[in-house]
Amino acid sequence: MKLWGTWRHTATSTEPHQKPDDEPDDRRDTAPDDRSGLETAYWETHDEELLNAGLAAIARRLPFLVASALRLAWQAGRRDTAVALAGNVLAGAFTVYGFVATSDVLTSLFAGGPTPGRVRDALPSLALLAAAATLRGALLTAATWAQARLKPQVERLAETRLLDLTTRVDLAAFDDDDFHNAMRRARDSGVPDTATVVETTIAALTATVGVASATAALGLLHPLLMPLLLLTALPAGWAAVRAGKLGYQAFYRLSAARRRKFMLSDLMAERQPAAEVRAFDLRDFLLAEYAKVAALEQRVQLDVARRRTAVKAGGDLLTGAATLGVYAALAALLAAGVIPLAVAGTAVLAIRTGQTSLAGLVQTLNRLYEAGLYFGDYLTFHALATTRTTPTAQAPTGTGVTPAAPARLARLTADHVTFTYPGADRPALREAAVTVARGEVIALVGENGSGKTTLAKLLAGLYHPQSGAIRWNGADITRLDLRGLISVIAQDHTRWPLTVRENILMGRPLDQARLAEAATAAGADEVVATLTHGYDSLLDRRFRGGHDLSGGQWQRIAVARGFYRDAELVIFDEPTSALDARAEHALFERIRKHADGRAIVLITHRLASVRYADRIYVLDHGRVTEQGTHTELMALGGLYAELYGLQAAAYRLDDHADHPHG
Ligand SMILES: Nc1ncnc2c1ncn2[C@@H]1O[C@H](COP(=O)(O)OP(=O)(O)OP(=O)(O)O)[C@@H](O)[C@H]1O
Repeated sequence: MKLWGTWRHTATSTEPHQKPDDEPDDRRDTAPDDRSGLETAYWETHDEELLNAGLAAIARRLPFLVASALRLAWQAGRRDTAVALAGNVLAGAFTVYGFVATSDVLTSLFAGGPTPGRVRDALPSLALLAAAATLRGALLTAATWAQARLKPQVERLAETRLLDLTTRVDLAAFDDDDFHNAMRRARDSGVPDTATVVETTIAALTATVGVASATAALGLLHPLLMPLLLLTALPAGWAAVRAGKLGYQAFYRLSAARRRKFMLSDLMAERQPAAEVRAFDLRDFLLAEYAKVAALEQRVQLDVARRRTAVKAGGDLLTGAATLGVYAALAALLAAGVIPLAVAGTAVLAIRTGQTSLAGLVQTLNRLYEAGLYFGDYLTFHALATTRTTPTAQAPTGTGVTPAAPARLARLTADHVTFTYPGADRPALREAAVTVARGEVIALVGENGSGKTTLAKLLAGLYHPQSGAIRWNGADITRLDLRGLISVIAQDHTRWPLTVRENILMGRPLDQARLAEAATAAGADEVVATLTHGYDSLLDRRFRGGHDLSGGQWQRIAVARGFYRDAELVIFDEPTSALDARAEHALFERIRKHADGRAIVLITHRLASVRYADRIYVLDHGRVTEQGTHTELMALGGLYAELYGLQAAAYRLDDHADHPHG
């Protein structure tokens, strides 16, 4: 359920104001807030149902979280996990022994007879007490050292697993807001808190052992003292859990706002948008937008701080009262002669130790609970991302699914594919059918937004159709492992902040002859010749000695990247949009030659360049409305003929303007 005006009234409260289902939407336009009537921004909304369900589920999932954390720790470092756990537990055993020995010492000291004799009698117990304390100290040191070693190992494993998933999920996941929020939470807090969960799980076990030792010691002294000690833990425990929950709720509610804040801060601090920020004088606008999100974040955080302080104060007050009760009970037992003075003395020690351990336990449980909420996000993202990986992409990491190795491409077919982007209300492609055979060049043409890039991404297996299929020699590509067999030169190709060579190789092994061939085919060799360090030039101005290229130069590098891969299917999505006329002409020639032994899909608005394609498919509002050779389509007199005529006319007009008498 999306919320309406989530923080509209948050000057005093973070309680969400929910829009009743029957309330007309126009209330949005009349709401009196500091954004003067703007409707609630997307970054202010969140899924309240999910939040509450998540919290309840997480509270129940604490044992599961602990088990997951310990499993992760075990996988990250077996020896360190074992030493940390065993060291803490054994140290606890020595604590109990210490109490028993203390009681013996006190009993000897409080016994009748001359003092030197009493001290002599107490000596063996004192020696044992000292030995127990030394051993306990040694064990704790070993455990602490192991824990410290474990932390970076766990962090590394958690982050590696996260990045393994973010690079493996379906491309469509990146169009999904919920996925982004889940990923942001997992990256921001999930990963760092994974180590905290492991650390606090061990600390909680240690504190539990400490409390159990003190409780056991008290139980040995007198059974009544045991429940009294536990009573003092309740208020602090309640306060800790409540405070943790408040903090997490705020974090959850702010996850979309934080993403917007990071995005705005990048726009103001990164190099790429810096020119437009200045050219369009965007400074005030961006700062104002940033201020809105930052104000919301601050408001929510201050509110949480206030509520957490109140909860903690209440918890402290109740703990004080409970402690008073415990000492009163102890005094009553002593006065009634139920317990002797020596036992009462040890009991005071055990109560104090028990309380310290209890306070530690409550504190660690609180941290565990709180970190567990964020770690829960990490696990949730893990589960979510795993469901969003394609069968092909999942295969390498032990899912048991082994995709078939495909035969050499004879024919690639889009078999009546329909595709709707996540969250979109209408399909970007409807029943689209195209075919490209080895040795052929096909062209996809059509107006802006007609679905050409979407179809290309489906052909490359980057998106999967909701109906229909992409077939490689007749087999559905979702069952094939096509890695390395398809090359895509994307319209919005990435300007990788790497060297020229790395930009072209893209992780492939170096083959000098092929590199030179690919660079020449794309015209990138001319770009390299202008750079001082040639192929070793770093294409990132943010680092010393880094270069930047012009749009057309970048495009040549991107095209060379496509040529370098020995792919069977090559998709060029507007490869010449930034090229000058000479480079464009040369590139189309090379693309035609490159089709030898390969299948080529070419998307372009330069219709003069697709005249020689083996087949041209015309897309219109997601449908393939025309197909055929240039001559056939011109004869058809449809959309293609119209668009071609318009472009040709534009050139003729220019011709006339330039040469009125020519
Ligand atoms: N990631 C996305 N999420 C939602 N809708 C999208 C996404 N990408 C594209 N669209 C929509 O899908 C439709 C087809 O877009 P597509 O990029 O395939 O068009 P195109 O023919 O390549 O256009 P152009 O000639 O401008 O490059 C458009 O309506 C576009 O707005």
